[in-house]
Amino acid sequence: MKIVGLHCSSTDLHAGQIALIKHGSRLKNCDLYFSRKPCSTCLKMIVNAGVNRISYWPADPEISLQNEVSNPTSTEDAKLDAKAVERLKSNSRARVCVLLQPLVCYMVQFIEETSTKFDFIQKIAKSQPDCNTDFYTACRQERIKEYESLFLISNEEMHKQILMTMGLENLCENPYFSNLRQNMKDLVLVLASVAASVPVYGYFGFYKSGSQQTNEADDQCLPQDVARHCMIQATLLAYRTEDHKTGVGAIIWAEEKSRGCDGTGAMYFVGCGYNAFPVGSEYADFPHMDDKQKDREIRKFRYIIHAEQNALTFRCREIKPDERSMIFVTKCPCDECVPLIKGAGIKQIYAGDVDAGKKKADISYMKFGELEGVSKFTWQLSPLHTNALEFHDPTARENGVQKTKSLDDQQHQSKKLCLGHY
Ligand SMILES: Nc1ccn([C@H]2C[C@H](O)[C@@H](COP(=O)(O)OP(=O)(O)OP(=O)(O)O)O2)c(=O)n1
Repeated sequence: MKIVGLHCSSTDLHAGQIALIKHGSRLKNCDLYFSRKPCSTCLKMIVNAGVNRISYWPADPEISLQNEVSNPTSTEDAKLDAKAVERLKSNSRARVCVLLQPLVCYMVQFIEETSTKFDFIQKIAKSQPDCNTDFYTACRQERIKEYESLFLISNEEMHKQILMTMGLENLCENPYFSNLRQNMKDLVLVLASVAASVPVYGYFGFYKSGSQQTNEADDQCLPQDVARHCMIQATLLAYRTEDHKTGVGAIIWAEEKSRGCDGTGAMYFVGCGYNAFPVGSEYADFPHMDDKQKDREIRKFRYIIHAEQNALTFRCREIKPDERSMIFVTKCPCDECVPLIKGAGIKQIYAGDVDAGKKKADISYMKFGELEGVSKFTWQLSPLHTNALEFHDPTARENGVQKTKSLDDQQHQSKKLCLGHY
């Protein structure tokens, strides 16, 4: 499986339309994942492109349908659209479905336990000797609240009504209804726990590391919320690792010269990966031991493909020399990967640096510090605030500068559904 794009709706277009514009008939046989059931305008084009499966989150109907829920006598158009969606669904070879399999039972606990091991939490904990990782629990609670209000519908009756408008009557009866809600809650919990591992905390963020010279444009750090968002994507990937001990995720994005039609602005997805044994290998094909094992022959290091290596290998777009491309890695790039990242023409690295400068028997992290020609942004306390540990309202700032919302953002925001108040 390979991810070929990540898109979101813009002021003019729905996410499905953007996916079509960006990939055209390359969408053939692809699986598409939507945060809400697509409308007929998107669906007809996607079906026409020959996609394999369309999965959607069962809580967020189209805006027109949502109006219908609160005002059943409303628009004829909404009803027509819902019918058209059903017709397109039944007449196409693509499966249109709610994809929400139950998570394996230890998943939530596993993620909670391992999230604190990522560099981002470790770095904060180390910077404040009296502080334990309890701040992680607080950050996680905050994310849970935020994500619950974004993705869940607290009122069961309202949820049932929404499911009915979406044509999912069969999920309104118990035990299907309560199972569905439980599965949705579990997934939200997992997402919140992962997101909290790159926390909004004080003045911690991604800031330039070292005094290396690169060109001015490449030295510009992304806004902190964007950088954190991309790192959370990388962290999600890290949980897919095949290395029992250390999961690492990497994701590559690039920026076009001008703003595109995508809700991601000029940013576009290039590739992603996590550390794993070569594609196609079976569980016991390769050794899994680490440096502590005396016999070097049975250690994992010569076999495992690093997160960055997989992201580079399975990228779906070229890395263009005249564009600002950036890789987000949950751990410091090692000596094997640093020359690969530079050689591929990537302009910026966002990473943790807890292991930077470490030399182990089979893997070392010595080259990252000396790397020239690629801008490095590592997770640290803002240099502007190193001496002043102020922890009030960090979200209102990016790179220490007060953030203002663009008009476009405000308009787009008002287009988004907010079901949290139900
Ligand atoms: N930027 C990086 C760094 C590492 N890895 C992967 C390769 C190995 O699967 C694992 C190695 O991680 P560690 O250096 O932490 O080694 P250990 O897993 O042995 O842990 P430690 O030595 O910290 O006990 O991470 C990766 O994909 N990308």
